[in-house]
Amino acid sequence: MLRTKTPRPRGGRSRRATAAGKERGDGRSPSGELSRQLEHVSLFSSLSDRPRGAGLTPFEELLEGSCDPALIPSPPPPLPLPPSPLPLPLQQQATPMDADEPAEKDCCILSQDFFCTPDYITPDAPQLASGFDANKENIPCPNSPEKSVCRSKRYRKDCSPKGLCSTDFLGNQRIDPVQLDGLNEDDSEEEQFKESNSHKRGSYVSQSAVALRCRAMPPPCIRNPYLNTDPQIGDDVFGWRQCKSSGFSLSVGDDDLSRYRIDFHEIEQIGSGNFSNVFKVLKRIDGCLYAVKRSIRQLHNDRERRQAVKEVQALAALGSHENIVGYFTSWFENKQLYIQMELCDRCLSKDGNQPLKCGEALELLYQICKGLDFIHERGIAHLDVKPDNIYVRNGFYKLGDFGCATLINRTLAIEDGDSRYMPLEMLNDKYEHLDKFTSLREGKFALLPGCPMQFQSLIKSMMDPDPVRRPSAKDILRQPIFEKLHHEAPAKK
Ligand SMILES: Nc1ncnc2c1ncn2[C@@H]1O[C@H](COP(=O)(O)OP(=O)(O)OP(=O)(O)O)[C@@H](O)[C@H]1O
Ligand SMILES: [Mg+2]
Repeated sequence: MLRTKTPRPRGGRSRRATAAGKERGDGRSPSGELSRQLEHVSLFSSLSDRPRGAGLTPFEELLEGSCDPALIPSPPPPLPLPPSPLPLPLQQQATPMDADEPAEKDCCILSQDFFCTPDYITPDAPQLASGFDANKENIPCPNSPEKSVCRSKRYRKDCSPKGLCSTDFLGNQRIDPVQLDGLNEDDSEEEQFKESNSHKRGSYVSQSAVALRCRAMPPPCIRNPYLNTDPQIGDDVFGWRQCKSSGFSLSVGDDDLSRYRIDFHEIEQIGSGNFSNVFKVLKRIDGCLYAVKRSIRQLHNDRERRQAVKEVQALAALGSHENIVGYFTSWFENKQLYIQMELCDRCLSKDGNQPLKCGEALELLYQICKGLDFIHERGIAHLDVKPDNIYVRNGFYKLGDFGCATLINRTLAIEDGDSRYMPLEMLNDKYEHLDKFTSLREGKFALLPGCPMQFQSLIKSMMDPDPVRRPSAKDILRQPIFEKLHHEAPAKK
């Protein structure tokens, strides 16, 4: 998800300003100043392309030493160059900006990006060209971005055709290979954009061109199926009609544009599931620890992305509850979904081999039922309750992993959760009781030593093969056994 920023109109150093620079400036207005600067810059390449003496302008003649300098308005001061952290070879590429240096044809083509203001081109990635090392917290302040003076979009000969400089941490923009095959109806807008560009520019298109285009055309909003959308918000806002792509494609995609790397310092991997790896991270801007969950597989088409994003839509629609893992934000990057969440201490399945004591088990059941009741009240069913998906933090048990969440009214597709914990009727595709606790389906379990019979029978009833008799989370919360837990009141209706 890109934070879009509307490009400034004329006068700002945006792409439009670059285009304006192609017009002849008179040197009196700011745009005239810029135009002259641009002419000054681009002259070298045009000079080197043209036969000598063929219709030179006075300015060109001045450079050639054959024109009266008095006829030429004094050149504007050179553009201030930011100090560049780039290693020598890249700085050398920047020398065409210096009129004292001989201009080499191959070094003269400056990317238009050079003329864009940093805040236009890199609001998400201020370190784009700063020689950024992902593993060190050496990122400059977002307000003081540094830009490379030369970012060629040309194919780099020193890259192997396959590698294509997958990530160039030296400051050059990445040049992405365009997938020419494998595009289909579902393929994203970004992929289609790349494809259309490939016809114009050979087989490669700059990532920043995609990013800029995406910023110029904000993505459509995505309707959250778990929420009742305000009827005042028209269908057109959600882009279903005019745009077959959902907008999920508008994502940063490379390490040099990595929101994950820029915003977070990864500390360690703390978990993994069938679909995701989870990392403990430090958020650079606020210094707090979070969990970031990243899908293992790349999600190549819109259908896969829509499916994956349902997890965050459910979390976002639910809002905050002490027994549900906190959700902060999410985005797509490199075709993977990232979810920033509250960091928990551990999950229940990693609680060591010590069986829970009876009081702890009661507390766990009570808290998870509170979380479940909260989500059921909002019309959502979790469908994957199991020890792996119950986390512990500061004495609170929290339900996480909403990857299988669906709507109780069955208007959304149902993805079965872990079959070890699914009730029999769901394995038989019967989904009438989605708000019932799904658990071990045999209904047989060993007695819990030291636990009151009341508790044992409650657990047994939760595993009743008949979903009608099986209690819901709300039913469980009403059980008198929980009154002994010193909770002020059972969960509110
Ligand atoms: N917020 C969190 N805080 C701490 N650990 C977490 C957090 N979220 C996930 N984990 C750890 O990462 C593991 C995998 O996370 P999660 O279950 O969300 O991934 P998944 O691929 O969707 O799993 P599944 O195979 O159950 O579908 C969890 O079992 C847990 O150990
Ligand atoms: Mg899980």
